[in-house]
Amino acid sequence: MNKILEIKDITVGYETDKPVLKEVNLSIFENDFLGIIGPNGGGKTTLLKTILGLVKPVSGSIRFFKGGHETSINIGYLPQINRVDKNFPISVFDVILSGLTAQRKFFNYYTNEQKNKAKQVAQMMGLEAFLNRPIGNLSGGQLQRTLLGRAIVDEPDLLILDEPSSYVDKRFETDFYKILEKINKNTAIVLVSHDVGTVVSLVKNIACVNEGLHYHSGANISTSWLEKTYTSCPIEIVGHGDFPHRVLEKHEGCKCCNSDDE
Ligand SMILES: Nc1ncnc2c1ncn2[C@@H]1O[C@H](COP(=O)(O)OP(=O)(O)OP(=O)(O)O)[C@@H](O)[C@H]1O
Repeated sequence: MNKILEIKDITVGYETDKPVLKEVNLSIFENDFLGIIGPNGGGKTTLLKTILGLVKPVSGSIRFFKGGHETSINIGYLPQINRVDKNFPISVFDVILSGLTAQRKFFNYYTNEQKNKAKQVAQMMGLEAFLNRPIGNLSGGQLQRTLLGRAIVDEPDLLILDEPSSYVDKRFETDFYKILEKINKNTAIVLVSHDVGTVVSLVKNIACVNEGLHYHSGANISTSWLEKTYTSCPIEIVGHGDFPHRVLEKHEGCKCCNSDDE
C-alpha cells in the first residue's frame, strides 16, 4: 500500500517548555481509515494541526507522497463543531462551493462545472432540499454534512475529521458513518474521536495519542491495550445501539473524568 504521509520523530509544543507531542512517528496510507483516540489534553488536535501545517513542530519532519513521489497533497478538514461560526450568514450551497475556492481564478466567479460539482456533493450528503438554507437554521447533523461536503468537494487525498460526534445528531449518526465508508473508497481518512467504541467499529487502524503515539495496526484492540495506552484513564467499552460506546470509570484525580466535556 502506498504511503501518503510520513511523520518522523516530531516534537510539538506551545509556549511552555513541556512538549505536547514528543517524538511522534506515524504513517498514513492510501485508503487508510485511521482512528485517533486518547485522553483529554493528550495532543490529538495538536497532531491534526501539525498535519494541516497550522502548528510548526519543534523538531522532526512531515512528508507527503502521491503516486510514490514526495509532493504536497490535498487535505479536507471537518472541524469540531465548537470551532464553527453558525451565525455566519451563508447558505448550505455556498458553504459546499467554498471548498472549491482554490480552483477559482482571481476575480472570477465559480464556473457552472464547479456549481454542478457542489450540487452533486450536496446530493451525496442528502442536502438537496436545503441548498438555500442559511447554516444557522440547520440541525447538528445537517450542519455536519454541509461541512463534510465542503471538505470533500475538492476531492482531497486525505480527509481529517475532528470529533464528528460533537455535532450530536444521533438520528443521523449511522447515515454519516455510511457516507464516510463511501468516501473512504477513494480517500484516506483520519478521524479523531473521544468515542472509542465508534472508532473501533469504523476504522482500519488505530493510534492512541497521549504525548507519545501508540499505533495499533487493525481495529481489533483489547481493553488492556487501551488501558495501557490511555494510562491515566481506565476505560471499558459497552454495546449500545448500532455502535458500542465508551464508559470511563470515574476515579479521583483524573482530568478526563472531571472535564466539562464528559
Ligand atoms: N494554542 C495553544 N496554546 C497553548 N497550549 C495549547 C494550545 N492548544 C492546545 N494547548 C495545550 O496542549 C495540550 C494538548 O491539547 P490538544 O487540544 O492537542 O489535546 P486533545 O487531545 O485534542 O484534547 P481534547 O480531547 O480535550 O480535545 C493541552 O494541554 C492544551 O491545553
